[in-house]
Amino acid sequence: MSLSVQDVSVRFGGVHALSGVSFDVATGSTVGVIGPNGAGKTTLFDVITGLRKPNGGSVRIGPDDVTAAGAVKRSRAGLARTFQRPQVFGRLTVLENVLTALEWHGGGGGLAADLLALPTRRRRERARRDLALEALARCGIAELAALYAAELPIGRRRLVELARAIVDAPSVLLLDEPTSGLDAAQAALFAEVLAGVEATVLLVEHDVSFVMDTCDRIVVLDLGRVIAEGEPAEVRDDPAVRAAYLG
Ligand SMILES: Nc1ncnc2c1ncn2[C@@H]1O[C@H](COP(=O)(O)OP(=O)(O)OP(=O)(O)O)[C@@H](O)[C@H]1O
Repeated sequence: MSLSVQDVSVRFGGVHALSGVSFDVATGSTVGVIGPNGAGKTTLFDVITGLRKPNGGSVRIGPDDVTAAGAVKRSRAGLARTFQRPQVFGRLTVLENVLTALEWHGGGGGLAADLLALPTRRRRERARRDLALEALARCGIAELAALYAAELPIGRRRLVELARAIVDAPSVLLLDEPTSGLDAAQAALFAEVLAGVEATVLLVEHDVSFVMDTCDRIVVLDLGRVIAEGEPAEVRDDPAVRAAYLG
């Protein structure tokens, strides 16, 4: 499913945090949003996740206009996200963390089945567990399934969060500063795992070289406007981008 941002504007009093921002993320592609401090990256992310209503413009997931939709509706439309500081449940195991993302599917059969542990429920439980284990395997952390998430270093916690985000096969995955707090080796491992993710991906990131290496296309924001968009090499050689970064 594609993600489309059309003419989005956000004002904070007199500050134009975003002005007429438009771009598309084609189905299955990975797009990175970069820009200097204050460019509007966080505000854009908040608009796409539904934390902030824009003053104008729209956000679409495939054919669905989700501009006015809350987080639950967006998630039903196939949107999943990760956070700048990985949000994992420290007192749950890695496997349990991923299972929580499938809770809303329910065990099947309702309360009576819960009480009686009917075969359908057991079958569904097994299916959910298999899905969770498969997501862990795709993130290269299957061997950590039984560990408590609190015991893990940040690079691993981020992979647990990624597994939770992809377990329900989202059509659009949003990553908020995925390399934040990671060292070079952890970031490289994350990039490797991300390359195997099938969803349409939009990531907002400070680390320009990570974005250059992992994204098919890059959107550059400066002072709330898109100043460049294109493939990594085009963007890298763009004089406006150099000027924005060099100030
Ligand atoms: N809640 C707010 N109230 C007032 N102004 C805000 C608010 N949030 C953001 N801004 C302003 O909007 C502009 C864009 O900020 P935003 O945080 O989206 O940029 P950013 O690219 O994420 O920056 P950074 O890289 O520093 O995180 C900035 O001028 C910022 O000061």
